[in-house]
Amino acid sequence: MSASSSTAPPSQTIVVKIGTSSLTRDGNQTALSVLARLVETLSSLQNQGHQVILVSSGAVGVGCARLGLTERPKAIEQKQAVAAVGQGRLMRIYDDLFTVLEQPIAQVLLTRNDLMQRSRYVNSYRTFQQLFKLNVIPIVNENDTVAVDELKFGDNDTLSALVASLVGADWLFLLTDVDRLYSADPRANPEAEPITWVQHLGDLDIDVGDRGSAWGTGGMITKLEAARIATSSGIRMAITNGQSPENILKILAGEPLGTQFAPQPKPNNARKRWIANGLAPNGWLYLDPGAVRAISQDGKSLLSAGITDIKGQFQAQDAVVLCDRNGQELARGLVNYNHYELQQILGRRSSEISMILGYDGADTVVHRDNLVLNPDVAGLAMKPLVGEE
Ligand SMILES: Nc1ncnc2c1ncn2[C@@H]1O[C@H](COP(=O)(O)OP(=O)(O)O)[C@@H](O)[C@H]1O
Ligand SMILES: N[C@@H](CCC(=O)OP(=O)(O)O)C(=O)O
Repeated sequence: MSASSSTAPPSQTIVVKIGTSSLTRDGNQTALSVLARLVETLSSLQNQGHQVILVSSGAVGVGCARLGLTERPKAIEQKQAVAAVGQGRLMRIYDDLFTVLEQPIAQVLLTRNDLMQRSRYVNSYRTFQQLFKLNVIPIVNENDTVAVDELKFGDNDTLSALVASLVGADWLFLLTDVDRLYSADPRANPEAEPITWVQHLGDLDIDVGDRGSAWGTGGMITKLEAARIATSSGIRMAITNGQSPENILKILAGEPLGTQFAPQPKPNNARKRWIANGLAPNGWLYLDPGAVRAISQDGKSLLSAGITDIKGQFQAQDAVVLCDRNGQELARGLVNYNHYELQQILGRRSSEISMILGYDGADTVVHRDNLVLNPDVAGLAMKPLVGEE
């Protein structure tokens, strides 16, 4: 090979999320050596020319340590107050460690609303791009202190996948307190089988229990939801042990460590990724087989004639989920009618709409430009659809 044909890997965008269970020991002592190795790993990725984002939990855990609380608070206002104590201390630890390596960092605190509103979403995207240009590593957390229940990500696994989708990342790494995904919770079931590669989320048949460790939020359920968001945005994902952050470098070099998830074909533009993942759906539209075929095979828009039922309360331009008759999720999109209007025109031809409503409306209920097909229909079905019997 000639000297000019470089074998250096091209610059990639890499999002790394670390959970409370890896950042703290017994929930309240900061795991300094883990943090130091994480900081070294991320700085070395940055020095190799990659664009790096860290999504770090730990505000509540570090806040508890500072206040001498031995249990994670349950009441929302207590959690918000404790997070306000912990977030500053967490950033101080990161800044001290990154400063040793002369790596500048930034704090980015987000709420769900920031990614739901298109203008804020685009602004967040621009801020990340500027930070990359300045060679800064952004450190992201949920803005716990202000997030109200209905506008919470709730867990940083989902947040990290949405951030990865926002910036069009190549990789999402979830660092946690187990070395990989198993067929069942390895703490409860020592016979659980390790899983190293997931080609299609829908093929997974595993037991994830209903919670994580005492200090974590969401356990494996939210990590699989993150995998759904990330892989459907064309991002490759890995779950690996937070005790060995340097495994990130080995995985990037091709070692089969942790559990790795294959990326699916990604929506071809950022706006479609926003429709698929940034928005929280307010409605569910149930389609007849003809409409299912039209949107999933023929690339057509959704017309009122193909809708058999609707659920939820939504306004025009809200995000809705398109399902088949069994509630299987097929696509997400922006709807052109509110739920009251749609209730009157469902099952009817487009040419009848103006007569029924008394005014001219759009010919389509969801235009194909505002519709994103689910690349792994079976995978999405893991998440129960709100509003379904
Ligand atoms: N099938 C499974 N495979 C691996 N871990 C599982 C599984 N089901 C549940 N878990 C639990 O998920 C926990 C990790 O989730 P969590 O505590 O929320 O971590 P983090 O703080 O890193 O987000 C593990 O400690 C493990 O007990
Ligand atoms: N925003 C919260 C983290 C919530 C969360 O998802 O925690 P974890 O399951 O430990 O990643 C905090 O900083 O404590």
